[in-house]
Order: sequence, then structure tokens, then C-alpha cells
Amino acid sequence: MSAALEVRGLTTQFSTRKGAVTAVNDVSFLVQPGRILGLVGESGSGKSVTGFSIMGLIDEPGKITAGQVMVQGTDMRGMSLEEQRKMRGRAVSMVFQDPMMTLNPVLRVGDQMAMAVRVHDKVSKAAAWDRAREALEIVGIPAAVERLQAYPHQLSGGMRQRVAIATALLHRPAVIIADEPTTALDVSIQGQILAEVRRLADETGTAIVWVTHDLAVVSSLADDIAVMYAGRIVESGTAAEVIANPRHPYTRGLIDSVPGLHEPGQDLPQIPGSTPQLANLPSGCPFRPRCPRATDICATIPPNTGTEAHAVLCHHPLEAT
Ligand SMILES: Nc1ncnc2c1ncn2[C@@H]1O[C@H](COP(=O)(O)OP(=O)(O)OP(=O)(O)O)[C@@H](O)[C@H]1O
Repeated sequence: MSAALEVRGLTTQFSTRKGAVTAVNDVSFLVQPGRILGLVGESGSGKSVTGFSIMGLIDEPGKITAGQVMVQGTDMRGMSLEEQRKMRGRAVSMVFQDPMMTLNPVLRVGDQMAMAVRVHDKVSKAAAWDRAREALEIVGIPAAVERLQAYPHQLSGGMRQRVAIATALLHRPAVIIADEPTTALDVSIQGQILAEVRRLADETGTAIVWVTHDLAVVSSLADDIAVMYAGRIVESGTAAEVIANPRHPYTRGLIDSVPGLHEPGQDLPQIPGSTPQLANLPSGCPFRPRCPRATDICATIPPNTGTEAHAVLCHHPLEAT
């Protein structure tokens, strides 16, 4: 059986005044049906550009320069723009940090969701409203019939985000790309939505790529983790394995700086320095200037990723335990 999503060698560049910068650099991963991949890293590491590239939403001055995006075994990059448009929303859809990127403020929730249904499926209005109600119920919205009559401003922030997730679900896509959808919400609402998303993946078999800077979220939600740094995936594996046994010094640093994941009773260390400018990356390994384990080889030779299930892009990975 094909993976729900397989990304191979995806590379996206932007032309800037300082020349071409590679925001997504030879990124590969796969997500099986019903699994959640947490794509994590600091601001500017290339997580969102990876999500937009998968969706085919990269505009000038950006360009996907290499790679494949296979949805259920079909390469989206090999399709015409019209075919890609049909595929988006149907087989793969996206949820944004701001739900108002999805919702229209002047339409009732039910009307806009029904319109979204009818873009791809020629069903009656009543049937489309029914699909909308079902989608709201899947994401745990109580009194769904009444919510369909509401305008977005009449809903709370958490409820709006659930409606945006429900809208992404209308065509039962194989894959949802979710870009920091709970970051702006308070912790208890975030927890409820994460629980609904977990249930959604388990019950519907939708594969989810959850983009976040928050490792604590990923550790409670994701099956698998891919850690990005300066446009590359530097470590990947199952969430349990990567959190319990990080091998890249960057992942170790990220985990140590999260209060809930850090060993209690010790100071909370931060990774020194900041993410490098893509237009001015250090030679060799881009993490080298911030890395406690760097040696001469790290300045001269870029590391390669192994092919293991728990893969790490580093000359001096931490010991496997
Ligand atoms: N329109 C653009 N023009 C030029 N460079 C861009 C553009 N969009 C993104 N980039 C480059 O891509 C890098 C990665 O951006 P991206 O938004 O994917 O990071 P991120 O990891 O999602 O961070 P954040 O959590 O802050 O959104 C940016 O630091 C920037 O250098």
C-alpha cells in the first residue's frame, strides 16, 4: 500500500537580493495513513515553506527546484496546474495558524462549508450542509446544527480553529498539513483540539503533518518526528524514540529547553546563538557554530543522513542508548 504522503528530495529556493536561498533543502519523509508527523524546529527552519511546497502554494520569488510530492502514490508535481487544483482540498488540504485564512467573515459557517463541498462534489445544498454538520461533529463541536448558522465572529478562537479543521476534512483528504494551528490558543483549548486531532487520525485514517515549534505538543500528539534546521531534516524517527533518545545535538538542545520534557530539578539550558541566515550559512554543518560537539570535520564536510529508521544528519551523533 502507498504511503498517504511521501516527500522525496523536496527543494525550494527563493531568489533574494543576496542571491538564491534554499529554504527547503533535499527534504524527504513519509507519512502512513492515520499517522501524525510532527515537523519541528525553531523559527525560520523551513517548516512552513515545506508545508506550502507540498500544497503547491509557492509563489514568486520562490520556486520548487527539485523533488517529488507523492499523495497516495501519485506525484503531484507531475500534474498540470488544473489537476493539482483538483487534488488540493480533495486529497490534501491545509489548516493555517489563523483560521480566518480559511473562513470568510461575511458568510455563515454552514454556507461557506457547503460551498467548499460543492466546489468538488455536485451534490444538493441540503446534502452539502449535512456533510458540513458531520465534519463539525468529527472535530468534537457540540450543537453542530446551531454552529452552522453562526458567523465566524460569533465563535470563540478555539471554535473557529475547529471549524477550519472541519473544513479541511470535508472531502475526507488523505493528508492534512496543519501549520501551527493551536499556537495562538490557550493551553486547555489547545489540549482539547490536540485530543480531537489524535482521534480524527485514528478514526478516519487521515495522515497529518503537524508543523510546530513546540516539542511538548509534538511529544503528546505525534507518532513520528522530523526535526528541521536551516532547511534540512537533521533527525527523524518515531516520536517516542526521538524524544527518549535524541541523537542530534540540536534535537538534544531543543528537548533540554522544554520545561515539561526536561529532567526536573535542573536549570533549563537554552541552545546558544540563533538560527543562521540562509543567505550566509556556515561551511560544512550549518549547526556547527552552536554545537557543543563540533570538530574540524564539521567545518569542512557537510554531514550525510543515514538510512536508518531513526536517522540523524551529524558527524558526531550522541550515543544510541
Ligand atoms: N517570500 C520569501 N522570500 C524570501 N525568503 C523566504 C520567503 N519565505 C520564506 N523565506 C525563507 O525561508 C525561511 C524559512 O521560512 P519558514 O516560514 O518556512 O520557517 P518556519 O520554520 O516555518 O518558521 P516560523 O515558525 O517562524 O514560521 C525563512 O527564514 C526565509 O529565509
